[in-house]
Amino acid sequence: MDRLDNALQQSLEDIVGPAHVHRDAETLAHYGRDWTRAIEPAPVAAVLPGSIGEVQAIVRLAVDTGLAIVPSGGRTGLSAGAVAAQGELVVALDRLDHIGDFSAVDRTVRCGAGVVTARLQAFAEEQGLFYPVDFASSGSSQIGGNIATNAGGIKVIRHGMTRDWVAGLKVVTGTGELLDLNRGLIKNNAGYDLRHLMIGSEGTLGLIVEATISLREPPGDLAVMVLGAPDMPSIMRVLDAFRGELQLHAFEFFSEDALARVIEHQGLQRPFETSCPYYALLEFAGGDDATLERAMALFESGVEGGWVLDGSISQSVAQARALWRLREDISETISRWTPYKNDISTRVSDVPAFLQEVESVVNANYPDFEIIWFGHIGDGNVHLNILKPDALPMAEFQARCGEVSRWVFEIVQRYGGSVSAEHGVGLLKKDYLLYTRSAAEIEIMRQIKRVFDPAGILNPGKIFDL
Ligand SMILES: O=C(O)CC[C@@H](O)C(=O)O
Ligand SMILES: [Zn+2]
Repeated sequence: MDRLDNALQQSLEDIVGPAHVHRDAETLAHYGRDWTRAIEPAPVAAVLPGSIGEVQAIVRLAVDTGLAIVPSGGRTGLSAGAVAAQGELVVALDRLDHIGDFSAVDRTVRCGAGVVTARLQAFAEEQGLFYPVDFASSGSSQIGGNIATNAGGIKVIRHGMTRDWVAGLKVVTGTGELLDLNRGLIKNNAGYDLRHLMIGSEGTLGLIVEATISLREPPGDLAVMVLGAPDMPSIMRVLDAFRGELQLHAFEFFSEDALARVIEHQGLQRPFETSCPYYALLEFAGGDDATLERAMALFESGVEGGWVLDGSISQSVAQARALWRLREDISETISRWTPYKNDISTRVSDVPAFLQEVESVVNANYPDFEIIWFGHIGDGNVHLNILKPDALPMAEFQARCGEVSRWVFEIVQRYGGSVSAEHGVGLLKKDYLLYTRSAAEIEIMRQIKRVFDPAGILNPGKIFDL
């Protein structure tokens, strides 16, 4: 459907009010896409419900009229999970942005789906607590979207993924029914945990409308170190050495090419003079002298052993932030080259061999492309980005990258890794799902989808085709 007929528009306006039904091109372009830029948005309309009841009414209307829905949060996703390219109705949860019902005893807070991650983090801090899931897009990503994609980020090595912090979930299914899942319980073995089925389902099983989020005590002082290394095995050696002696809160890596782009385009300082092929960014607990001495001793033994070339450690919160920007600003910095993205993972123990294979395939096949490596290496998750040369037409670039993608995914498959470590499948990865999930698994997923969304109206075509 490329036009919303008058009756349907009227019904939507009756549900959410005329001010919250949008049809103009600019608003549709805004709500119709996420951070993937490869697919043009073409939603039929965007609606912003103001209550859970309104979400239910929209879903029921969609069932009656056969209108497909794309649920929409902060739209910071990178797999086109929130792209409406087929005349769908975008249901943006921005207005469900209530936060409250804080329980100091349970250490939980109730959030509407539209609460922005940074606001939840600030709320937790005001209570003397901490919400530990963090990523570069915290300022615009929303809790509902984080849950729908089981967002990971930069603290997974210490605090896990979004899944680990969802104590309760309210979801509107594809029939318009409201499920109130787990209700903040710690222990609840009474049957299947549907909450976890919803987490990471990318809007294909239900619209997440509210969540009860667990908080924890603040981490205390953290120090940040950036170390330069001669090769990837040395980065893994750093991980091994530091993990054994310090409590790591983050272990990230990036290549010299990634650092060079960030420094050039964000106007940042190099962490130290020596230019190194790879860098590790470590964050660890403890600003006390004993911990810092231990870190320095590890650094020195790395230099003696040749697996560390140089390093820098934060002496203040401001310095720690500056070091973090070297890593956190990479994705945004390189977005201007419309990069081809891979978000792949394997078990941490397999990382050195896995990376060596991926690297040799990529180097052999992309000799003329600039490759930017970075990611959450402590979680076995690398982001492989390839920058489009300015002169190369987009279609040709995508075709060439798509070809090599298959070779990369064959390696992923051999290692039992994942073709999408944290960005989800959306539209971009669905052709590759079979490299990481068996045909039997995908068939079970299809059957589950039919149970929660019998009319097939929820984010159709995302993850797999029915
Ligand atoms: O742009 C990317 O490839 C990764 C984005 C994000 O997951 C990150 O780790 O910065
Ligand atoms: Zn990432």
